[in-house]
Amino acid sequence: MANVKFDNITFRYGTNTVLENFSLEVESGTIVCLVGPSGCGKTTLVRALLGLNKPETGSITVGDRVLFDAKKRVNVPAEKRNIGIVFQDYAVWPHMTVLENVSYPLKKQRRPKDEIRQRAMKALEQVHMTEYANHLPNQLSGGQQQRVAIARALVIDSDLLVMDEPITNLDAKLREEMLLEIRMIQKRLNATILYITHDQQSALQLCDKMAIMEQDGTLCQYGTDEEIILRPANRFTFEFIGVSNFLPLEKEGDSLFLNCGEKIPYPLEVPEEAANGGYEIGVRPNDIVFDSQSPLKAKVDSRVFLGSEYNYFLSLGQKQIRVQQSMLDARTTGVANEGETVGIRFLNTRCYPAKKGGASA
Ligand SMILES: Nc1ncnc2c1ncn2[C@@H]1O[C@H](COP(=O)(O)OP(=O)(O)OP(=O)(O)O)[C@@H](O)[C@H]1O
Repeated sequence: MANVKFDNITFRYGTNTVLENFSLEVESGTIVCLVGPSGCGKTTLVRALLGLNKPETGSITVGDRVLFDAKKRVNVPAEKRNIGIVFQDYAVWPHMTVLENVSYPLKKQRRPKDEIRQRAMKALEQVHMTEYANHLPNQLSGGQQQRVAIARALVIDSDLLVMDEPITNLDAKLREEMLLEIRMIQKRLNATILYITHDQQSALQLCDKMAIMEQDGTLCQYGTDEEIILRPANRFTFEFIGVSNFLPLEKEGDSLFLNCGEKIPYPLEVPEEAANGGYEIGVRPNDIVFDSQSPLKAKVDSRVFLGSEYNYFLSLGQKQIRVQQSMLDARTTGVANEGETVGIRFLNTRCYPAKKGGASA
């Protein structure tokens, strides 16, 4: 399959600028999740890729095919773009057999009967579903239905698969199953998949890389999930991906303190720019560890066992913070009990200028 390149795309609905000089390249044979809050412009970008809307500026190429180029006045019609789509509201049709479902796009193209059957069977083979060719969708598991939807997207020999929130309406177990299915098919076919979601958890499970869009339609970070979690480009990424605690950092005299309803001396070094306060300390729940030697003390409000970790709410002064403790840590340092006062230590802290209106936990 092919790589995808968006170059300097600008798109407006009337006076509402949704995308401005947006650029992104998806490497061939990878799954890239485009993640961002509702309304940031994900669907608008995908519609431009599919040829369903026309940007004002920029170009879109898939492999060596230019699908759109504003300057050169290239705009390949949607039906000729050769992009397979799996949408949330584009599920398999219940009244058609698996083979009929997969054959449908070719029937619409009025291909000869023999060719349709042969290509549909090949697409079913690619997703390991040939033996179900004559089944109806309600005789299949959710994961198998998803494979049929993917086969239907593959049957047109697509250069690229676009999946727009394909699993949003499903229950948690089925979602997990489908993400595995998608990953396995992608690996087997070395497919290029652009996967659109506002669910950062599925993005983390699925992708090779994530493209994080901010509310205003800008691309704020593009990288592997590890890069994004461990080295977030800015506060937006830090806050949007994963769970975070924020604590206001202020200065009085020569000392820095956390303003948590009461002034709690801050024991760690801070970057130079934060040395005068007016910042917030960001720390992930799994980067807070129990340490009886630490001068930072908090009270345990609640503890919940989640199967593979403990989840705590602690009061640090008047502020509630969240802490996650792995089973390994629980075995080595022991669990903390409700009502107990514990020492806590922050690892991997970040400092961001305080938001107007104060910090959030
Ligand atoms: N047909 C339209 N006419 C006018 N404005 C629109 C239209 N479609 C979307 N918008 C606006 O464009 C912006 C981007 O919308 P878009 O659907 O691309 O966001 P999204 O990131 O896909 O959101 P979601 O995750 O909720 O699907 C929003 O402000 C939206 O209100």
